[in-house]
Amino acid sequence: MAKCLAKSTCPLSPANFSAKLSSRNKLLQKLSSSTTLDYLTVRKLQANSLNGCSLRAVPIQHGLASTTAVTPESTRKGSMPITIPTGPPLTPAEEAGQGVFINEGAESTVTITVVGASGDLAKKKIFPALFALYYEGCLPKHFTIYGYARSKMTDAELRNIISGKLTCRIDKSENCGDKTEEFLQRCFYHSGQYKSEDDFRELDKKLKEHETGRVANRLFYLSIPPNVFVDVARCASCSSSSANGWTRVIVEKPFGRDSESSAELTKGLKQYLSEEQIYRIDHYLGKELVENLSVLRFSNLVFEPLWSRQYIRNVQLIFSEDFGTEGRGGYFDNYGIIRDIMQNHLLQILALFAMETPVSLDGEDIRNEKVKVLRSMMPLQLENIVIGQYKSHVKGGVTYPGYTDDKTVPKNSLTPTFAAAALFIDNSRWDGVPFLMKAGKALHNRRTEIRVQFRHVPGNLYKKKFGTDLDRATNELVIRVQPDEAIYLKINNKIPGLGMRLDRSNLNLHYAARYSGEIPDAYERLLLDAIEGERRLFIRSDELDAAWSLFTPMLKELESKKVAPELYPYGSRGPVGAHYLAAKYNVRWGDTSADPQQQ
Ligand SMILES: NC(=O)C1=CN([C@@H]2O[C@H](COP(=O)(O)OP(=O)(O)OC[C@H]3O[C@@H](n4cnc5c(N)ncnc54)[C@H](OP(=O)(O)O)[C@@H]3O)[C@@H](O)[C@H]2O)C=CC1
Ligand SMILES: O=C1O[C@H](COP(=O)(O)O)[C@@H](O)[C@H](O)[C@H]1O
Repeated sequence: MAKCLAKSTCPLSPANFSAKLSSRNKLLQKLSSSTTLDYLTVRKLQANSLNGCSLRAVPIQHGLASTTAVTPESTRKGSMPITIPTGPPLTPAEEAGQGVFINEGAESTVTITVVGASGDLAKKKIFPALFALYYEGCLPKHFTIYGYARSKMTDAELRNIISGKLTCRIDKSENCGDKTEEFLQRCFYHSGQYKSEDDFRELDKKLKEHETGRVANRLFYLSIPPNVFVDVARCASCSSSSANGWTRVIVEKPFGRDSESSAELTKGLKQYLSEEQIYRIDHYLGKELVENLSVLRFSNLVFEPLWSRQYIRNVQLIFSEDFGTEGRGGYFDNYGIIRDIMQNHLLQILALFAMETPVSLDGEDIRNEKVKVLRSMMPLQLENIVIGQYKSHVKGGVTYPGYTDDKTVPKNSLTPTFAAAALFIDNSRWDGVPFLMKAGKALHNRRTEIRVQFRHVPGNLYKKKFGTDLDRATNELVIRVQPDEAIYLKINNKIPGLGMRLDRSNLNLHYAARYSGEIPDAYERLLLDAIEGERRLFIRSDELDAAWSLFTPMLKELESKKVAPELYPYGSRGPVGAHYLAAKYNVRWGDTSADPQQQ
């Protein structure tokens, strides 16, 4: 929030400034290791203006603000800012010594403001996820939810809109009506413009009424189109950030449409928010089986040693939807499937899959490894990409519209609704292993899965039993992210009986059979993490840069050369070009067998 809290001049020399910071840091470190903090001492330390040197703020954890201080010197030299605690100036009451004690057990309140509350995502995902968290008892005791958007609405109207989308867990459904009503009573609405600091100041007043003097933590969820992300970050930061608690902002995708626009967005957001305050959401990271990927790999001896070019022949990341872009054509045509799904959701899965073992489960350690593997990837070549676009198709007397039949899509649009790509990681673990991605809309099914095809067994004693197709006999690990979550391993076994006939079977962890509870929606996990300050499943800015660096040159080439997508019928398996691409690397897509048993 540099712009909002910045002080004007810094009369200290860099050396004096560092010395002053360092002594404050030591004192604060000492203080922060005790569970009971003297409020006034901490606040004095936080508020100390450091002789006017500028301070960048401020997530406050347990009453202690940790943040970054930037001197004009350090900024100019591009050196790392020094981390110190800071906070707003002392209030007159605090000056007069009327402090209170803050400790780990101090009561605080969380307000979640859903900006863009009138929109599709808010209704469909965010409010239901917040309700599910409430229903499960995961929200803090004191919480308030605010909807914010330009549309005029009363609290009652907002409650009415969202109530239609709230559902209780089927497996628990006790007190459903009461819980719903309690939750709705804690939801409010404030109408305002996205660019108006005054409107956010009005919101701030309303939030304070609910916070009633407690340590106030505030989470803003930007569920709005990207053209207003920075305006809202500015208004939220300058006019309605918390004075004594943390302020965090969840930002929805798209984070730009190429390296340049993404960097511009990051720069815009960082004018008002520190990186620690920004939670870039990729909801695929909140999906149960994506979370389980690391557990599967790092806590099973049967997998981790196999996780390299030595044993893995190829990895496939497959996303398909059985519906088109109807209703979202305006947004989609500016992005296309590569930006909508591959550059974020599938690439994030790839990074988690392929990263080296992180030092710990700490968010920064994991994200460091993800960045490393992303930066080791080879530039994507145009010849390693196939694109497609769905066309109208009539089936069973029903006409399914083509992509360009949507009124919000230009008739001559070349935007891909399908893409397949072959990617490679240039490091010792993955040298030469094709990572194949495939993503498409309006295909024959809805499914997201990770397929790991293992190498052939050397000198296999049974190879004569497999006929000519030895690839069919290799092991394959399938992680079905959705729907009907499952992890299964295809193995070869003997069919019982006196002869020696071989079969392929699945060792199957089928979630619905193994676990009775409902699997939480990805947004629930991610919202809870943001409230708890857990950043592991959010995208750091250097991860984002690495992801865009990989895709931007290829996207620009596709667009400048006006590469025409291969047309495929709505409801089909997509363009045949995807098979040629895979065949170029001796790969067969694992999801193509007509026999569901063999998939
Ligand atoms: N919908 C989805 O499934 C997904 C959406 N997202 C992302 O989440 C964000 C929100 O998505 P979604 O809810 O679908 O978006 P909407 O188009 O529904 O927009 C949300 C709200 O923003 C306001 N708004 C719409 N257009 C504009 C505009 N041009 N300028 C200013 N305000 C505008 C409207 O509120 P009002 O007019 O009342 O102010 C609208 O209700 C987007 O960034 C989207 O890319 C990400 C993943 C999936
Ligand atoms: O981010 C997006 O994701 C959805 C698919 O999400 P899922 O959780 O339903 O699999 C996709 O439809 C949309 O185009 C994209 O923007």
